[in-house]
Amino acid sequence: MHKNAVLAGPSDHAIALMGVSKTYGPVTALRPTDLSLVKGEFLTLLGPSGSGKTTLLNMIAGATVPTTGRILLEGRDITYTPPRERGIGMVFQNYALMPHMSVFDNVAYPLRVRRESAKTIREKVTEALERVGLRGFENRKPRQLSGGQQQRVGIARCIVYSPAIIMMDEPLGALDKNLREQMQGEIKRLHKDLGTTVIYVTHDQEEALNMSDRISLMRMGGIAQLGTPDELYFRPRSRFVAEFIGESNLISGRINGAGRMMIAGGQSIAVPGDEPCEGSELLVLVRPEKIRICGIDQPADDGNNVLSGKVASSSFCGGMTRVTVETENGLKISAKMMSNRADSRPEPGERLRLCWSAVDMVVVDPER
Ligand SMILES: Nc1ncnc2c1ncn2[C@@H]1O[C@H](COP(=O)(O)OP(=O)(O)OP(=O)(O)O)[C@@H](O)[C@H]1O
Repeated sequence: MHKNAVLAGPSDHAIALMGVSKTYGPVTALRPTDLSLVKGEFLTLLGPSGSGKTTLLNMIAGATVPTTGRILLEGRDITYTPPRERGIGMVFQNYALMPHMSVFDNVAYPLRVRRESAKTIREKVTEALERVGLRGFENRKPRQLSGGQQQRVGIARCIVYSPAIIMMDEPLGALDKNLREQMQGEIKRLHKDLGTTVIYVTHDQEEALNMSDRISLMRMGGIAQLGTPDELYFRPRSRFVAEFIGESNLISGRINGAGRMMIAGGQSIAVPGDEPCEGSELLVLVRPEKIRICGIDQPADDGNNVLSGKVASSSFCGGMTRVTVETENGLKISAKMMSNRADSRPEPGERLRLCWSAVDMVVVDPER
């Protein structure tokens, strides 16, 4: 949790949604949802297209009226409060800057709407531009700025009036990878300095893992799992979460009398947890980086699960190489290893053994 986050009673939540839902005729955009953020928290809404992220964001912003439920902002019911009176700042993917206005006037706009004095406007705009590293750009027009600079103006225009909550809807979606990563760092630093509560929407799981205190992973109009990046990555509850976040090997099987899981081709592996019930069907996850690759003649290391097979593919990804091994029974399992030079990387067709420990596996729900 971010150091600025304050854990307190329900009325001290920055925002609390209670049973909030949205339907459009027969379409359910969001099922009844409870969600609360503590002050200073950075929460990311992550999920595939159509999972309900924008609907949720728009209801908090006031652009969409919920079908059921209540929304509290610092304990105050804002379910039907007009957007302007909510004190929530928005940053959009397309920047939404006014093209004919200078950088200064774009950033000053929310203060002018609030009828602040000329002196206050000058001071606050200067401070906001300073925070986003754009002092000296006051007189430029948006078209004279790069994409990253335009988004900094969008952020400055949002932070200039110190909103209680900042919502960012795919703010880095239009930027290339390097700039995206740089801006992620800048937004994180800004969040740390300002201590404002942030709700961030992205499709990008790496961005969500890197930036968030907690992630709400959305699926089909509901929350599939809400937790810290570590919880979602290392303890996914379901097949959907395991597959959406990171790379995964999912292995299914049935528990035998010795408490081991029988998998394809009559082989058995040790599973996590205490004495799973004989006969129960399980789906387990093991992340590729938890699997070690050993030569076929090498003694197995400390892993208590060992499967052998042939290399089906080997992809060099720079620092890491992904090796997919197919066992005799057609099970495909990927391992990630630190890269070696080309002449000592595993080659397709080579026989290898994969070893991993039962404690690195997680039982997941196959249905959700
Ligand atoms: N005005 C509307 N009328 C009917 N259905 C809608 C309306 N707005 C959204 N929906 C439906 O609600 C569901 C959730 O949409 P939403 O825009 O919240 O998804 P999203 O997760 O933000 O998707 P994306 O990542 O593509 O923006 C979708 O099935 C969508 O088609």
